[in-house]
Amino acid sequence: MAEREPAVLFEREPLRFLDEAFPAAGDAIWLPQRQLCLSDATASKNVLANGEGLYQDHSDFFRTRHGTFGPRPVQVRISRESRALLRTYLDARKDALEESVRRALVPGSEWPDAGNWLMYRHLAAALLSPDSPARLRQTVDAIVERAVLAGARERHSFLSRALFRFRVERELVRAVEQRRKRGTAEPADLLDVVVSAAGPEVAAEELAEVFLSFVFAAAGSVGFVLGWSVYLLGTNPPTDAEPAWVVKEALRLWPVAWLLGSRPAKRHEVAGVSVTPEDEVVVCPYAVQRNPRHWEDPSSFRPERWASVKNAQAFIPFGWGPHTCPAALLSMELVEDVLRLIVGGYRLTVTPRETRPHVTAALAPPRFALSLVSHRRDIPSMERR
Ligand code: HEM
Repeated sequence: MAEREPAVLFEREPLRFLDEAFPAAGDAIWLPQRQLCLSDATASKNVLANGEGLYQDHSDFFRTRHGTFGPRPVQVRISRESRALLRTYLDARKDALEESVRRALVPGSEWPDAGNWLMYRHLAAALLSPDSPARLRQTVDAIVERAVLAGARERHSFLSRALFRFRVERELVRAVEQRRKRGTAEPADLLDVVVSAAGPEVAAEELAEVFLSFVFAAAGSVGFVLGWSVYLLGTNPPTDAEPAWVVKEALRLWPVAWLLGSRPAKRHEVAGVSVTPEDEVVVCPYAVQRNPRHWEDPSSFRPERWASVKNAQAFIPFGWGPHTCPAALLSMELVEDVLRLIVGGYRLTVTPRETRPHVTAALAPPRFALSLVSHRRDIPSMERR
């Protein structure tokens, strides 16, 4: 058999490439385009913590087409205020979650899209308060449909995507300008959080992109974690594991944010390899969380392992250090609450439609259909008839 070209294999099947390359290579492997990819937990956390200032400050969340949105105190303010707003919002809507779940679980629902829509619809009024213009809310619905759902981008031509991007930017910039004019005492939604944190010198285009990061996080990241949790429950032997363990095990095996890149500020060594400012050092939560030096039986779905793991040292699905996701805890709790409602009420059957995950900037589960047989007489089953 001809030898495979690593660059080609990584681009075609990145996860398979990592699964095959790491056992032979140790803690670090070079990817195409001068990216050094890490699977060691300590080295990875050192990079993300950046305690010695060996890397340029980075944040995937605040990266926009215009560069990194900043300065850092504004990022920090947005992170804190967004977490506080979401916490208050979710607490106030705790009782509405059951209805959101029931609405999403139509018979034979198609996933992971159903999980994205469930999370998006439950969080939509935190992204944009209900008194926002209908047209703006429809634009954000269209963003989820055309840019967040797994495989969404491939369903549209290059030209159609470019036109859509143009329309979205125009609509969001107009919304930012309107909010600026109106002014906000207390943020009513995440758009207010973004607009009120930055001064008038910051371009509306940049604020629009930061707001988009919230749409991707709420509908995409949270929805995919739910999708993975349901998929893993439905494709493994039945388990009595706590929903919290299932969510953590899903995040361990399939971290939605699977590559976190940092640019070295100067030449130094990481995991025994010399890197320069021309390289990129990429922390790979997927590889760290499947590293057999850190985890027993790392590729198996074993949610019960979390009964005894108290402070996992090699668990970084929300990053590490100063840029750790501010919504980590509340996102996990939200997915747990949804799972509890699904598993508590129904026996679930997953019918896979595909065998491979969707690997882009986010890691999404393969498509599957979900059938639910009710445990209770008063709740109808959700099977396709
Ligand atoms: C399960 C869902 C989520 C996952 C897996 C996730 C993952 C991450 C990761 C890995 C980072 C660090 C990125 C880096 O180091 O460059 C991050 C940062 C961030 N996330 Fe999340 N996230 C999720 C949900 C959310 C939600 C719902 C929000 C909305 C409040 C949010 C807001 C942020 C913000 C503001 C940052 C930037 C923090 C900073 O740079 O200081 N995330 N997220």
